[in-house]
Amino acid sequence: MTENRLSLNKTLLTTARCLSEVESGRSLSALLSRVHPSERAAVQALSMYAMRHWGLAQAWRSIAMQRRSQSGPLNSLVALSLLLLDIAMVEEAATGRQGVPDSFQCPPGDGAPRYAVHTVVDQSVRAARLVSKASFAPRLLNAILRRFQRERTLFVEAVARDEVARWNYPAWWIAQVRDTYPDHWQSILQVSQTAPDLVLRVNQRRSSVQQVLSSLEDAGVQAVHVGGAAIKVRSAGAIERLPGFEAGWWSVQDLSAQQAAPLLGLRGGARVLDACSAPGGKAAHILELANVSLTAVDQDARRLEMVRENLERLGLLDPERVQLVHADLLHSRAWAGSAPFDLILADVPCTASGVVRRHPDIAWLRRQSDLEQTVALQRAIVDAIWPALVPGGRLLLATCSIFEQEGEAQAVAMLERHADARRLPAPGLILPESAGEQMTCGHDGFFYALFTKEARA
Ligand SMILES: C[S@@+](CC[C@H](N)C(=O)[O-])C[C@H]1O[C@@H](n2cnc3c(N)ncnc32)[C@H](O)[C@@H]1O
Repeated sequence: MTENRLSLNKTLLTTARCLSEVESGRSLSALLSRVHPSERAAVQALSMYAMRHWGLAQAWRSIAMQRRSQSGPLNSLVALSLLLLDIAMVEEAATGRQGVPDSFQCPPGDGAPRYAVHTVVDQSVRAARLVSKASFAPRLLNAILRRFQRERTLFVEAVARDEVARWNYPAWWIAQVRDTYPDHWQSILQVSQTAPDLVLRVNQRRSSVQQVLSSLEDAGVQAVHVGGAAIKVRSAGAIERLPGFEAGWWSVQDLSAQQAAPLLGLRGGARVLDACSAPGGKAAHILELANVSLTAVDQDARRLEMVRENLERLGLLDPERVQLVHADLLHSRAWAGSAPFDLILADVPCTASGVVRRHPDIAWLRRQSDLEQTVALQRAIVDAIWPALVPGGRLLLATCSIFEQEGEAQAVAMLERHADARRLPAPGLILPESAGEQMTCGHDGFFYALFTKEARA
C-alpha cells in the first residue's frame, strides 16, 4: 500500500503536468508518448478520465476560487490542473462508483480510476508539495477538496444549469451536436464520453482470426470475434505486449475504420492512391486485402515514417507494390505518376469529432473556427486529387467526424463542384456506439461517401 501511495502522488503530478500542457493547446497523445513507459498507462487512464470531466471540474474550480479571497500558489497552471484532476476523481468517488479503495488500478472497462476519497486528497496534497515549495498550495488544495466532499450537493446545484459542466464539452460543440441531431444529441454526447473498445484487425496475410484468438486465450487475455477480421480485446496493458504484435498478426483499428478498405471495391492489379495515409491503418488494410499497387501520400514526414514502420511490421512493405510519397497534395504533383488511379481513398483531415471517445482532449483543443478550416481543406484536397482518378474509377471520401459539414454537406458539395462525379451506395454517417462492459462491440463515429467518375461524352 505504501508503495502504491508513493507512486500515486507522482502519477498525479505527471498527469497534472500533461493536463496543464493540454490547457496550453498541446495534444494529449503527443504528451503521453513522452511519459516514461512504466507510468504511461496510469497517466493515460487518469488524464483521459479528467478530460471526460473537464467541464464540471472547471465550473467547480471557478466557484471554489471565487469564494477564496486569495488563490495564491494555486495560480500555477500545474497546480490548477492538479486541482481539476482531483475534483474529477473526488466526484467519481462521491458518486459511489469507485470500487477498490486504496488500490491503484487502471481498469480496462469504463476507464475510470478507482480510489477512495481520502486517498485522492492525501495523495494530491503530497503531489501539490512537489509542485510548490510554499506550504500554502497543499493546504489550500486540501481545504478545497474537503469542502467538495462536505458541500457536494451545493456544488451540484450551483452548476445545475451550466451545460458545459453537465455534458463536459465546450458550449459550441454542444450546440453543433444539438443543432444537427435535435432528437438524440444527448445520447451522442454521452456515448462520446465512454471509454472505447480495443479492436484488432487480423492481418490475413500473416495470421487468421482463429490463430489470434487462440494466442490471446493462451496469454489469458479476454477476446471475442466481432465480425470479419475484427477481434475485441479486453486488456489494460501495453498493446505491444499482446501476442502476435511483433509478428505482424494484427493491427489496432476501430470497427468503423475497418469499413474503409472493403468499400473501395479492391481488385488485384488496381492502381490505388491513399491520399492522406498516415499513420497507415487503412493503407495496411488495403494491402492485406488485395495485390494492388499502392501510392501512400502524406504531408507529415514523421507520420509518413509511421506508415513505413507499420507496413514493415505487417510484412506489407513490398517496394514493387508500395510507394510512400512525402508531399502536400495541394502544392505538389510528386504523387501523381504517369497513369491515373483506379481507386482513391481520401481519408481527409477533420475535427475528429467521431473519435472523442479515444481522444477526449480533442473537444477541448478544437475551436469552432477549426471546423470551417478543415471543411475548406477537405474540399481543396478532394479537388486536387479528383483529376487523378480514371473515368470509371472510384473515390472514397472518409472522415472520422459526426459534424454534418464534414460529412453529408461535404459530399453534396462535391457533386455540385464536379459534374462528372456520381454517388454510389456507402454507409454515409455512422454514429458512435458504446458496448459498455459487454463483449459485443461499439464503434467510433465516421462518415463515408463513395463516388465514381463518369466517362465524358
Ligand atoms: C485522418 S488522417 C489519415 C489517417 C490514415 N488514413 C489512416 O488510416 O491511418 C489525415 C492525414 O492527412 C494528412 N494531410 C493533411 N493535409 C494534407 C495535405 N495537404 N497533403 C497530404 N497529406 C495531408 C495528415 O498529415 C494526416 O496524416
